[in-house]
Amino acid sequence: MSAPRGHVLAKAATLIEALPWLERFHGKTVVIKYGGHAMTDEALRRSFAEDVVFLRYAGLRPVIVHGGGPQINAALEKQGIESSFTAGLRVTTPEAMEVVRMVLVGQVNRDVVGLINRHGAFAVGMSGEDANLLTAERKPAIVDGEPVDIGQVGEIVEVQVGAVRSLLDDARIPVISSVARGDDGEVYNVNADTAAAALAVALDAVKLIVLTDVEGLYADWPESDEVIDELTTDELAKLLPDLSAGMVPKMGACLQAVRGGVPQAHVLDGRVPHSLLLEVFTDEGIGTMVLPSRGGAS
Ligand SMILES: Nc1ncnc2c1ncn2[C@@H]1O[C@H](COP(=O)(O)OP(=O)(O)O)[C@@H](O)[C@H]1O
Ligand SMILES: CC(=O)N[C@@H](CCC(=O)OP(=O)(O)O)C(=O)O
Repeated sequence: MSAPRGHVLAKAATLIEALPWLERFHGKTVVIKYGGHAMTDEALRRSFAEDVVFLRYAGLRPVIVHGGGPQINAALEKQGIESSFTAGLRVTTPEAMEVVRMVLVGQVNRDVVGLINRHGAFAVGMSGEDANLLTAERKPAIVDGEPVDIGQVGEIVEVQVGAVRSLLDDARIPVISSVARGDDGEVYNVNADTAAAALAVALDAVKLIVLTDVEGLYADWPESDEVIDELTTDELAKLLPDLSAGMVPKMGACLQAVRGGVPQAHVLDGRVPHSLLLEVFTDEGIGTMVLPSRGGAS
């Protein structure tokens, strides 16, 4: 018998590299935030779905929380509704809220469910309103230390994960829109990064993974594209006030998740095919990883 060729051995090496990670993450819940900017290219959308289904077959319990900022912008523009952001959050009038809900729950959620279910009957879509999954209260934005009213934007005050756990126990992949109910009868627009963090904490996830359209957190954006590989929650808390708008909810979510007990949070480049698999199953350090500061989960 001839010796196996180099490329065959390299394939075996790649597969076996995944073993420690398979052992570590088997049966564990991973919350993946799929950002609106990461879902624009069809080939990347397909590779995202493949990765999620791969995770599921590998024995993890993936939960998807999707965004849809660019898709909401397009729908608002089409309807001639003006839209602006304050501190990274959409100023949400009642008129805009109707569009946000329609786009997130009726359009983007359906698209992500359909994408995953090309591989089998896995994905089940939910709005945060379903089974009282997410309850929110009206939240002002903080600008220069002062609260500013930004309409129907919610801060999550309660998470009831029963329905999500049932789906996971049934081997499904929950796909969740970041729209929340309020005890006051209102519907709230919640930033999807924030919703993902709250769910990761409530589900005792081993990881929060945020897929976006940059390589990670840039140290000195927009001056340089040097990515911060790793930082602690204390370091992140110091950086947070100086970050520019788009990154504020994202890094705030990573901080909230890790301070809430999630062992690690990652910001990954959704434009890199299979970045999810690379992050979970290989030794490659990609994107930015947030870890607890020494001396406890904070
Ligand atoms: N320090 C930073 N590091 C990386 N990206 C940054 C930074 N500050 C601002 N950004 C911007 O934030 C954007 C990502 O946020 P956002 O547009 O909300 O993405 P998503 O739709 O994935 O949630 C990046 O495309 C980049 O333009
Ligand atoms: C309050 C708030 O800003 N909500 C977001 C919800 C969608 C979202 O977060 O989408 P991305 O992750 O693609 O940015 C919005 O209206 O755009």
